[in-house]
This record gives sequence, structure tokens and C-alpha cells, in this order.
Amino acid sequence: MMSEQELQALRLRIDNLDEKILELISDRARCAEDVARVKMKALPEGEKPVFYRPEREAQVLKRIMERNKGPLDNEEMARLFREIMSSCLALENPLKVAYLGPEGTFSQAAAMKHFGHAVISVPMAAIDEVFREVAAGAVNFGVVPVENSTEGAINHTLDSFLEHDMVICGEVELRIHHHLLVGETTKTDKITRIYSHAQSLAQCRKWLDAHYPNVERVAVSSNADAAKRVKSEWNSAAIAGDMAANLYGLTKLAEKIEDRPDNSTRFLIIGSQEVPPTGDDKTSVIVSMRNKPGALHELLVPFHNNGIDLTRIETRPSRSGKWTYVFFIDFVGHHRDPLIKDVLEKINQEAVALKVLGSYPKAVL
Ligand SMILES: O=C(O)C(=O)C[C@]1(C(=O)O)C=C[C@@H](O)C=C1
Repeated sequence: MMSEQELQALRLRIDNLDEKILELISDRARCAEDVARVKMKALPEGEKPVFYRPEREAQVLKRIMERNKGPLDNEEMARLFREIMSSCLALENPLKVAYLGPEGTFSQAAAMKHFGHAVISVPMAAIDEVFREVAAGAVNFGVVPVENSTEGAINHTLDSFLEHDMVICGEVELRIHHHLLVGETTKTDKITRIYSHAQSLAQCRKWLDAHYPNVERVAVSSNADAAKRVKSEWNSAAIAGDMAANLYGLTKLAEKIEDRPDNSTRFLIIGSQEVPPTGDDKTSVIVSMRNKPGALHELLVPFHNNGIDLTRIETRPSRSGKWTYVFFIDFVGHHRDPLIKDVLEKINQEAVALKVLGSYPKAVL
């Protein structure tokens, strides 16, 4: 057992260290204020300064992870620096970020993971509204889900890219843990209905079949909406994550009920700002090919011949003709890299249309 004196001595050490950390964080914040002044000074007439620099943020976080010697693990340490940088950026210029709401959704958790908590986050009722809010310039960025490791593509998001001119400026991956949540008045042995988003119900299908085979599953607009409904219904439960559980004061009847333990969702950051290369980037493009045999093969050959790593390919109806399709392709590299430029030129010669949605740093956290 540790003696009272030992505990006191350690706490004194912690107080001293905290004072140093405080001083250093304040120094860093002053530096960020200077950075803002430099950014504004170097500007040609009429141009707006770009305060948020995702390529630099990725660099800062990677450097921290490379230098970290523990005992905190890399992800924990980067999370702390993520928040420091978020507060420094808010001093320069507080960002407004729209996400698929209401409050408590995984999209909000993704926004916080990517930007930190010093941003002004704005919940939207639908994915398309996130796109519209960004296009209208009402917010600086939007966060939208694009694929889930269990359930695949989020088609609403892919289709919205066909309708709006957006730049993808980043990606963020979130481990998705679902819980079965109940309210204070819920009679847990009399549950007749389970609410959740259709994607989440699908991600917990096997668990539900095993534990609640005869209970009605009701798809609602979001997990947070499901949590909200359960608060006032004694015979229902919700499937949602930690944020929604805390926000609506619900209790976990069962934890981590997703069928796959590695269940993760990838989100995209959308905006209007092009991101310079970091050396560890990804690019997303939309391509439509002529409707003829071998079109997909023709599209893929230049990637293969140049050793470019394709990370995802999705097909969606083009909406401009029956049985015509567009391909959403993600690959490793930046569209300004000479090799990638070359490949995109080759594809463009064969394609009906090619649109680069954006190049962005690979998710660090
Ligand atoms: O390096 C910059 O351009 C900064 O504005 C500083 C800083 C930081 O705190 O490190 C803050 C915001 C940017 O998004 C990137 C980095």
C-alpha cells in the first residue's frame, strides 16, 4: 500500500508537470495566433485565408505517433494532440462542421474524432442536407458516412456526389459499437419493439435473431432518433452507440452487440478546399464509361499497369440513362503525383466522364 506521504509527493510532481504543460500549451496557442497573422499577411487582395490545413494536421499527428515512447499508446497520445490542435485552430478561426444528426449519431462522433471538440458542429436531418449546407457555404465542412465494413456502401452519400460539386478533404474511420439501450421506465421483459437505423439493425442481425427473434424491428432515421423515442416508451428498446446512450440517459441492457467485432464505418470530410500532397494520400474519383463489353477492364488496366493500389470500387446507376453506371474508385496516391496524373489522363481518353472528387491524407487516427 502506498503511504499518504508518497501519494502527496507524487501529486506535487503532477502539479509541477501540469504547470509546465499549461505553459507549453499556451506557448503553442500563441504560435498558432502568429500563424494566423502570417496567413492573412501573405494574401493577395480579395482572397480569403485558409486556416484549416488537413495536410499539416496529418503531419503533426503522425510525427507525434512516431516519437511517442509510451506509456500512453499512440492513438491516445494523438487524440490528446488532436484536441490541442483543434483549440489552436479555433483561436485562428472556429470551423463550422455539418454532420448527419441529430446529436449523438456516429457521424457526430466521427466529426469530433477528425476535427476535435473545438469546432461548432451543426446537425442536419439528412445526408443530402449536409451536402447542400456545404455547397451553400453555410458551414466550412461536412461529415458523411460512405461505407461500413459489415454492410457496404452508403448509397445516399455516393448519389449525393453525383448531384453536388464537392471536394473530399479527408477521411475518418470509426469503430462502431452498438448497444441495446432502455429507458428508466422500460419493462425489460416486455420489449415488443426495437428501434434503430436500418444499417445498425443489419449490423446486429444475428444477435437480434438469437436474442429477440420475435420482436418487431423498426427502422428510423438515425440511432440517436431511436434512443430519443425509447425514453418515453415502456415497451421498446433502441440500438445505438455510447454518445446517444449518454445524451438520452439510457441504460445498456447488452453491450457491443454488433455481429462483427471489427465493425467500422468510414466517413468522408467534404468541403471546397483542395488539399496538397502529404506523401501518404488517397484519391477518390467518379468515372463513367461507354456501355460496351470490357469497359470495366479498360478502366482498371492503367491502375494495374502502374502498380496503383485500388482501395475501393463501387458501382451506382448513373441517373442519366437506363442500365448505365458510374464507378466510384478510391486509390492510393495524390492526383498531383506525376504517375497518378498520367493514369488519370489515360482513363480520361477512354471514359465518357472523369471527375476527381479529391485527394486527401489517409486517416491517421
Ligand atoms: O500550421 C498551420 O497552418 C496552423 O494553422 C497551425 C495548426 C496547429 O495547431 O498545429 C492549426 C490548424 C491547422 O489546421 C494546422 C495546424
